[in-house]
Amino acid sequence: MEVLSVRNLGKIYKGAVSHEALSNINLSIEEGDFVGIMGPSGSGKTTLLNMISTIDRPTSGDIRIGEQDPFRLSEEQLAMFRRRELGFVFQSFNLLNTLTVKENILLPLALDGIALDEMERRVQSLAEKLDIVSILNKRTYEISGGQAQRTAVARAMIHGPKLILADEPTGNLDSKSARDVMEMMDRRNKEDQATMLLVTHDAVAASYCNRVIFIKDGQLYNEITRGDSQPAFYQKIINVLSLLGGEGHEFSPIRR
Ligand SMILES: Nc1ncnc2c1ncn2[C@@H]1O[C@H](COP(=O)(O)OP(=O)(O)OP(=O)(O)O)[C@@H](O)[C@H]1O
Repeated sequence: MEVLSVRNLGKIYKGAVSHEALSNINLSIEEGDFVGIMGPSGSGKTTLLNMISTIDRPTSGDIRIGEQDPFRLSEEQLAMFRRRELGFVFQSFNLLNTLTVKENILLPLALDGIALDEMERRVQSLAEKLDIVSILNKRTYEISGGQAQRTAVARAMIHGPKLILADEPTGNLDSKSARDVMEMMDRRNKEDQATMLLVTHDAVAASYCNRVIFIKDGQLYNEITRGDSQPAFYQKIINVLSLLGGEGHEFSPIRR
């Protein structure tokens, strides 16, 4: 089943000098897909993610998430759509530091009047899968970056969204924590069929995806799919990045 369809998408930022950030982007994501988006700085990745997240509107073309064209919804319906159908993971975790880990994870359910025992069941199950059971009652300033991002992944998944969107999920993590987070996202994708789209500069993180789509100057440049071997896929990603150009430091084949 198709979860995301992007057709002939274009974005022009209007200003003193207008700028065409994206043109003619076509993209389809099926249920259970795990897709990475890579490209040099300024190529349009954030612009694309903002439109798929329904935070910004396209200038031309269509986006469908499930059966829905989110841009036909009223502001109120759109806010509800975003809360129920999408899950977000950010580079800077975006956890509320006045709440415990458990309370952060439960946030997306709290507004939906879900029974307490059902919330408890879901949080325990996800916490086990993401190896954060022992920190559920801690505050967010008492946990490590890797634990914070695994908490954010749990929060992004707890309501069973159609699509999980991640913006540089490993950008603030050391290499070991980054691998842990990506391994757990990979497992949630494989075992729970969670559909995920992530934007990353990190070739190691991208090598956990099933497909990586590259954009350059606002247009699709290339797409590669992972076979059985993650190391071989990583090497393929590095090869495309070297053809793609951009500054070497923008990508991180070797992480801290
Ligand atoms: N609000 C805006 N108004 C005008 N131009 C913008 C705006 N946002 C982004 N741009 C321009 O659109 C282009 C694409 O930007 P975008 O942020 O999507 O790139 P990116 O690939 O995410 O870059 P990075 O990897 O550095 O985050 C850039 O040339 C940028 O300067």
